[in-house]
Amino acid sequence: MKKETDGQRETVIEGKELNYTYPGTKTPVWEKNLTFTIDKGEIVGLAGQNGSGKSTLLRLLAGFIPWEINRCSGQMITGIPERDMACVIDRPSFFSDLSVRDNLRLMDRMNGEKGLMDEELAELLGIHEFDRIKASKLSLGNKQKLALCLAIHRETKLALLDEPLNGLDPFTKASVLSCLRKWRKQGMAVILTSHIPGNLEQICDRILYL
Ligand SMILES: Nc1ncnc2c1ncn2[C@@H]1O[C@H](COP(=O)(O)OP(=O)(O)OP(=O)(O)O)[C@@H](O)[C@H]1O
Repeated sequence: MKKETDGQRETVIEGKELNYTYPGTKTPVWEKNLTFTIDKGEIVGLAGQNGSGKSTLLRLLAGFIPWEINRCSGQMITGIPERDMACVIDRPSFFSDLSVRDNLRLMDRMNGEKGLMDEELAELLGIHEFDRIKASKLSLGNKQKLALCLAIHRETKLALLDEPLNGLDPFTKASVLSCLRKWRKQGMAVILTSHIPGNLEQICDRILYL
């Protein structure tokens, strides 16, 4: 793992000739190996048809898929520690039986004594309105909001977000987009997927097609 700086640009994560083959299958997920660089303060969209490998790429970058020599090819380079990477991939993850407030408190404690929760994000998404509700009882969109609040903290350097706008009403979607713009200004790099036409074009600096 190394960090690369190039004048003003600072590479957060890089893939070189990257590919993955799932257990039980013989062919790699992508036709061509992927080479890309994501810099600090960049929002990059992942686009492609169903099954093209968007979630797989996010799982690989997040380390959810173990790096096995016979399944993974190429190189993945990042200079940021795991704790500064936020992932909302596959199902939103939280403690279903705990209230929204207890989930938030627990995560804040797990982030260390400093308490790194982004209160501005929580306010913007209006998550405290549901403080007393069990996470399992939230609607899809509110689960998505809780997952974002739990994953992203004030020191996050790279956010990997699978369909973060999925299930959100237009008002909440606008709030999430405004958070993305705020984070970009603060130097966070974001990689996100979306199936909805126009979503990626609206917010992304670049789109990577799979
Ligand atoms: N656990 C798994 N085992 C074997 N094959 C898998 C597994 N998960 C995904 N795949 C296959 O890998 C390919 C890429 O899947 P992936 O979910 O990454 O695509 P995607 O672009 O995110 O799809 P979608 O747009 O439908 O969410 C598909 O052919 C899928 O069937």
